[in-house]
Amino acid sequence: MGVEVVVDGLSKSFGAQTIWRDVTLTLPPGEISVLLGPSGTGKSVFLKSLVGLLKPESGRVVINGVDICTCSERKLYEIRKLFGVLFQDGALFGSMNLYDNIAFPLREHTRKSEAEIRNVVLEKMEMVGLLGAEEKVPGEISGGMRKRAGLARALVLDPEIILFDEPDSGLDPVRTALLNQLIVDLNAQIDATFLIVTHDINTARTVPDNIGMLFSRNLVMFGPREVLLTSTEPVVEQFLNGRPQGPIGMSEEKDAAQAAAELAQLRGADLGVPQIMPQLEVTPGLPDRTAVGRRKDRVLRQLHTLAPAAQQEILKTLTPEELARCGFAGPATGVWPQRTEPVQVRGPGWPPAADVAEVPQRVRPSPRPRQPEPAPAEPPWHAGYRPEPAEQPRRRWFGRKRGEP
Ligand SMILES: Nc1ncnc2c1ncn2[C@@H]1O[C@H](COP(=O)(O)OP(=O)(O)OP(=O)(O)O)[C@@H](O)[C@H]1O
Repeated sequence: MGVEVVVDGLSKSFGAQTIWRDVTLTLPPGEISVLLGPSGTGKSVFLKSLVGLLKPESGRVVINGVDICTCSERKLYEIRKLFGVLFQDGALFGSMNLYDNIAFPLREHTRKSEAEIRNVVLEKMEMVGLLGAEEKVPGEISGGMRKRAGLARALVLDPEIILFDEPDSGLDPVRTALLNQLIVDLNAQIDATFLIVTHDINTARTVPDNIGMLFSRNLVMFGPREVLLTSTEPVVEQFLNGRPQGPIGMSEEKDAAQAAAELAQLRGADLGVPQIMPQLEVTPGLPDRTAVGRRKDRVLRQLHTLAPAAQQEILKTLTPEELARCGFAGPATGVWPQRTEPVQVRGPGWPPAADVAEVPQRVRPSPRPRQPEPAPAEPPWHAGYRPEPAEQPRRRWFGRKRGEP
């Protein structure tokens, strides 16, 4: 299984330019997470900080109990071996054929014989669908093939964490969809922790288990996909819908008054109900993603801390048996799902105890909050949400309390 990556209070500047500050999130082991953000918000800087190529001024990145921001060079070298990185252009050596490109890390970092290297290289080339292209050089293959070759090279040292820097850049929509399927299939096969930086909304909507977003030098949100895909946080909503209206402008932030006027206008328009697209499933014949089960347990433990819309979407992914174990009935009389008894997400028996750490829900107020808006009956979760203790009465998002008329 992949390893957990804990990022705690991380801040990075270049001289007087703050890139981001106080970024806190946990990449759960074996899960796929996506990091979004407008251009220049420091996504690549974040990836480089995770592998120790850049040194943040403050905060920690803890992997296998080692804080890579403060550890020795020797420890850092060891931790780096856990990583595979797919760079934007594949970062292949133009003068080498694909076989030698993919064999390169094995020849550099291991003492394997050429026969062993051949087995590994061909295995990884098969995983990414490149068998037969060993003799080709990067200049004579398509961008999609170059990405897959870069991915095969990232896999040869059996990484436990894989970072993808805009894997879809420069690819057409079909090749992007094929690469996305490959990423999900790979995750099922190797169960490593994946972090993907992308601008592609379709990728963000269909591939990850978790989504984070950087904007205005802050991590705006990080959490389960259902949370961000149903979020009404203006920055997140604007980005995930690819709308010009909202706080994100051409050179990062818009004038506050302009953003507020645009959002007010939008509220009057009929935009329809945003639908959550189903997450990509593994290609039939391959093993299931074991991260899916772990994630379900983890997210159910957090369920009561999430926004109502996100809760609804998560409950829709449960089987009738899982719903019943959580105290919900399946589709019945129009309102779905219906609570039959108080949710026991932290109660005995369900979800089963797991050794998976919770993903902290660090949520910041928007730099350009939507305003003015009538006070909702329930405060929106993103505006200062604090998890309530499990024993307190729960909010009633799913209908009446048992016994009530
Ligand atoms: N080594 C460096 N020295 C100084 N400034 C840097 C360095 N690396 C990155 N930056 C600056 O950090 C900021 C964020 O860059 P970064 O490439 O991480 O953004 P990004 O979100 O990945 O952008 P894009 O989506 O366009 O790839 C930019 O202003 C960039 O100029």
